[in-house]
Amino acid sequence: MEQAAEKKFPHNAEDYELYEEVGEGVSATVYRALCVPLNEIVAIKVLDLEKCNNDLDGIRREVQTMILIDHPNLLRAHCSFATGHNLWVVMPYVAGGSCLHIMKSAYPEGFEEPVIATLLREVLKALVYLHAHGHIHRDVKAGNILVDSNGVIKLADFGVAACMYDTGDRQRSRNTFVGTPCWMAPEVMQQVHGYDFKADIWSFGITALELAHGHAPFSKYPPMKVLLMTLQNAPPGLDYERDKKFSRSFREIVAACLVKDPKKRPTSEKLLKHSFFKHARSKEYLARHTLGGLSPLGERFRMLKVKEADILVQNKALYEDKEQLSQQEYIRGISAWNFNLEDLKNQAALIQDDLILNSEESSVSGRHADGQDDGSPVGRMYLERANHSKHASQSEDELNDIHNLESSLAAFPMKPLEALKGCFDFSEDDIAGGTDSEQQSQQQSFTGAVDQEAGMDDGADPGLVGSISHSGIAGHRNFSSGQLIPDNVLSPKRLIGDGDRENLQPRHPRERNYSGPLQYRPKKDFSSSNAGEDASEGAVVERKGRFKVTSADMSAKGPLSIFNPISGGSTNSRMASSAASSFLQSLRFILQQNTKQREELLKMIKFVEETSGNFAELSEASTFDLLQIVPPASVKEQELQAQLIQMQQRVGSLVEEVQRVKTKNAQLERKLNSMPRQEDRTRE
Ligand SMILES: Nc1ncnc2c1ncn2[C@@H]1O[C@H](COP(=O)(O)OP(=O)(O)OP(=O)(O)O)[C@@H](O)[C@H]1O
Repeated sequence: MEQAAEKKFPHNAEDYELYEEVGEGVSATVYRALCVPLNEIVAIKVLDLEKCNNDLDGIRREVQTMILIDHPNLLRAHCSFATGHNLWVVMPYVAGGSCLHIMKSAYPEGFEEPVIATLLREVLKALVYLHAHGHIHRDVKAGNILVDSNGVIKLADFGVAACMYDTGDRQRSRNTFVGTPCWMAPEVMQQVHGYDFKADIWSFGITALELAHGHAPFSKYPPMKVLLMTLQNAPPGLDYERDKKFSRSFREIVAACLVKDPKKRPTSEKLLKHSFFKHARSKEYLARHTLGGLSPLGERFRMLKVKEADILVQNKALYEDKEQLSQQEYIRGISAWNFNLEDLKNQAALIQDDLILNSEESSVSGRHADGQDDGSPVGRMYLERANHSKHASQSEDELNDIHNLESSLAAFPMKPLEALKGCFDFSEDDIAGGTDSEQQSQQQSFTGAVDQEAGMDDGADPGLVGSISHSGIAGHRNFSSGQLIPDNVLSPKRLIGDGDRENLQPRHPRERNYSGPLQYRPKKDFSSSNAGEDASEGAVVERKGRFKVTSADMSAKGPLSIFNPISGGSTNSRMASSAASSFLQSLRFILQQNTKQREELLKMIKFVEETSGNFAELSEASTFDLLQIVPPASVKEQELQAQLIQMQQRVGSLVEEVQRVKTKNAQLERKLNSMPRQEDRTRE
C-alpha cells in the first residue's frame, strides 16, 4: 500500500511498539503506539479480520479512502498491513479521543453551544470535502469525531463510507443498511430508493443532538425500536422547554437536517453558511472546553471500562435480567447489529411487545421526541416491563400499535402479522439459556464523569507505556495493503496486546460485539451453534459494527428463527427464549381478544335463538362454531383472524335472516288479521 505524506511508515509490525488501548470499535481495537524508526507516536487500529471476513471489500475501501483523502478535518491513514490474523491501520494519534468518550468522561449532559458549533463546523468542512469528492461517510456520530490536543477536529472511521460514483455491485451497496441505527437516516432504513450524501446530513443532525444532550435520540431503545421510531415518529429535534439554553439558530439547523425527505435537507455546503456557525470559536477554545483537565486518553479509556464493568455487576445484581443487561451494550452507543431485510421483517413482527412497553414514548413527538429520560435506562426499562400488565383496556391500543406498525412497514413485502407464522420454528434446544459470563462479558456502559487528572499529551503516558513486544506473534506475515486479505490471514483466533506481546492471549469472545446481532439462521444452526465460541455469530455475514445488509443478503435464508427486539440478546438460546416469551404475550393478547369477541357473539346468537325458534338448529351450529374460536395456544394468529372473520360473517347473515323472518311473520300476521274480515264479508 502506498504511504501517506513524505514520511515512510514501515509496513512491519516489528517496527511498532504497541502501548495502551485507547479505543474499541466493534471489530477493531485502537492502540497508542510508537513507530520506532520514525520515533513518532501513532494510533494503530487493529482489525480482527476474522470478524470482518465477509466484509473484506469494506475494509479495503475504508483503508483506501483513509489513505487517499486529504483534508485537515479528516483522519488520514499513514499505511496499513496485515499481520498474523489482523489488519493494522497506522494513523496519526489523536490525543483527545472521540467526542463520545469526552462526553462520557466529563460532559455527560452534552457540550455548551459554542463548543457544539465549533465541532459541527469542522465536521461539516470534512463532509463538504467528502461529498464534493463523491463520498458518503455513512457513519457520522460523536464516536467518530476525534479531537486532538490542539483542538483540531478529525472525522474518522471510513468503515462504511461509500463512493457515490460506484457502479455495479458497489452501487448496489448503497441499497444497503449501513450505519448505526440511532444516526441512520430513514431512507437508509427503508431501502426503497437507495440514498445519497443527504444521509450524512441526517446523521449530522442526530450528531448535533447527541452533542447537545450527551446521547443520541432514541439511544435507550433497542435497534428495532429505533428503526420504527425513526420511521414512524416526527423527527427528533431540540425541545423548547428542556433545551431553552440553546439558540434559535441551533434549533433551526437541527430541524433543517432532520427532515425525513432527503431532498428537502440542505447540502453540507449550504449548511456551512448557516448563521448557527457564528457561535463557533477557535480550536484553542475547543481544546480548553473539551479536553481541559482531562486525564490522558488511555487512562480515561481504562477508567471508563472499569466503570462499565462496575455498572454491569450492579445491574446484574439488581435485576438478574439478561434481557435488560443486553440493552446496556446498545445504550452505550456501540453498533454491532448485523441483519438483513428478512431479519428486520421478522423482528418487526415481534415488536408489538416493545410497542406495548413503550407505547407512550413511541407516540411522542416534539418535546420528548428524542426519548430523553432522566432515570437510569436499565431501571427505566425494568419499570416499564413491570408496569406491563395485561389489562383489557390496553388491548385496543395494542391492536392499534400493530396496525401502525404494519403501515410503517408497508414498504416491506412481508407484513409483521404474517411474519408471526414463522415464529414457532424453534426447538427445545433453542430455548436453553446462555451462560451468565457470556452475558456479562457483553455488557458495557459509559456513564457519569470520571476523575479528572493530569493534562493531555500526544506523547507517551508515563506508567502506561507497557509496550507490547512483537516476538510473540507466531508466524505473522506482512502484506501490503494493496492486497489486504490473503486467504491465510483468516483464522479462528484473535490476538490482542495485553501489555506484553510475548503474552498475547486469545481474547475471550469479544465483549462488545454482542449488542444483539440481528440475525436469524435456519433452525439447524441454532442447535449446532450452541457449541461454538459465540452462538450468536455462526454464519454471520458481517462483523463491522453497524447495521449492514447487502443486496445479496436480501435473498431468502430458509426457515425463520426469531429475535426479541427487547433483549438484543447474543445467543440463540436467549433469542429463542425471549422471543418465545414475547410471542406468548402476543398469543395471550389474541386469546383475550377472541374470548371477548366470542362472548359478544354468544350473546348475539342467544338473541337470535330467542327471537326465532325456527332457527334454533342453525343457531346451535353457530354456537358450536363459535366455541371453536377459543384458540389453543398453538393456533396461529392468522388462522384465528380468518376464523373470526368467518364467524362475524355468519352472525351477520343470521341477523339478516332473522330480520327477514320477522318481516315475513309480520306480513303473515297482517294477512291473518285481515282474513276474518273477509270471512265476515263472505258470510254477509
Ligand atoms: N487515531 C486515533 N487516535 C486516538 N483514538 C482513536 C483513533 N482512532 C480511533 N480512536 C478511538 O478508538 C475508538 C474506536 O475506533 P473506531 O471507531 O475506528 O473503531 P470501529 O471498529 O470502526 O468502531 P465503530 O464500529 O463503533 O464505529 C474511537 O471511538 C476513538 O475513541
